[in-house]
Amino acid sequence: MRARLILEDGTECVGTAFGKVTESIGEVVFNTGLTGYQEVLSDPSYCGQIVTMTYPLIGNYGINRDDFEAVRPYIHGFVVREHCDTPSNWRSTNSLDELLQDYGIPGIAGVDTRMLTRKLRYHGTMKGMITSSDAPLAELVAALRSAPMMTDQVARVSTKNLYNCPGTGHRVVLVDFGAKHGILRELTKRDCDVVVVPHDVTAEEISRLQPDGILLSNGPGDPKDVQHATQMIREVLGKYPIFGICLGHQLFALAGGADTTKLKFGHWGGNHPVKEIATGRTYITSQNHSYAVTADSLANTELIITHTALNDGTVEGLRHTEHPAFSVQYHPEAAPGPYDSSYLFDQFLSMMDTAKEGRLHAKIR
Ligand SMILES: NC(=O)CC[C@H](N)C(=O)O
Repeated sequence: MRARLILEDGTECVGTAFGKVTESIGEVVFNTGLTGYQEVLSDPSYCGQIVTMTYPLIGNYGINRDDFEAVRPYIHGFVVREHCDTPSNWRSTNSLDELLQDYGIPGIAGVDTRMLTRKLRYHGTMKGMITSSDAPLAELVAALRSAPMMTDQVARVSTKNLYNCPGTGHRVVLVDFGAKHGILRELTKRDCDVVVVPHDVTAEEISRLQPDGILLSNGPGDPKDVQHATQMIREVLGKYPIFGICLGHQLFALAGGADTTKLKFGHWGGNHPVKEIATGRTYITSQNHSYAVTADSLANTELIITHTALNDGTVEGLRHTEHPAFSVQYHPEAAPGPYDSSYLFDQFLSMMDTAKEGRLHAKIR
């Protein structure tokens, strides 16, 4: 069946429908990963977005039980050059087409994804629509232009209730703004006792859980749509070690008095080089974000830049000068992507060790 991808600038790509045949609107973003389509489409950070993969063959190793980054995908559409519907991999349990059908997500294949990505890089991120309608292009573009964009993605993807992934080590409160399973895997691998809490948790509710540290997760949308979280972060800062990842990093920055801005076309892929200022070392990182912390806004704050992007110089990591708290714009849990930065979870654990020792000494004295 024929499907159309329409962009708000009037661009039209005609292709073949796969997944659920339905109409859907979202912000169109690209991902340059050569593999990892299952992790990308199940990462809640993409809620409300239509994702196009730049790698030309997608679906060839199927979908498996273990590589999900959330219990369900929240993307609004999937755009590929060539869709492979005969997956071949011993781990595969179903096909990409079946997954998208199960969750009501439209896919379109046969699109010149290289042209599409160049357009998005040149003009900036745009709204888009996947449809099988035969309506005139001008009509669809007008409908697309006037369609409102989502602002409540975090509330949609965050857990509604608190839950525990028990461990015998440090108790970490993971604030779920759309947390990837990769973060849980990294914490539980280090034996943490993880309590996952909803995005609108208060500082008082967190204190009742007696955490050793707080992890602010990744998540979808504009960090400025999550105002309640910045208030909570201000109240817990200095009381517990804090580690922020991606949206969590942006919220940590906003709470510290800095500002965020939307990038022209964002960072989307598994090979973004990031420089750690203290050591001069370069790490290859997994990234998917539209927004970034503005460097100038850090001037009168207690936050300093620890990492920068080598491609465009944007802020990639922050540290608080007074309190044990730090954050990164990229994904140290990878999934998909390189594991170069998993040491940051070890740093978070050391921070919790030090804070715990301090509390013990204070008690003894
Ligand atoms: N992966 C993320 O957490 C993304 C953060 C935020 N939604 C952005 O696009 O910048």
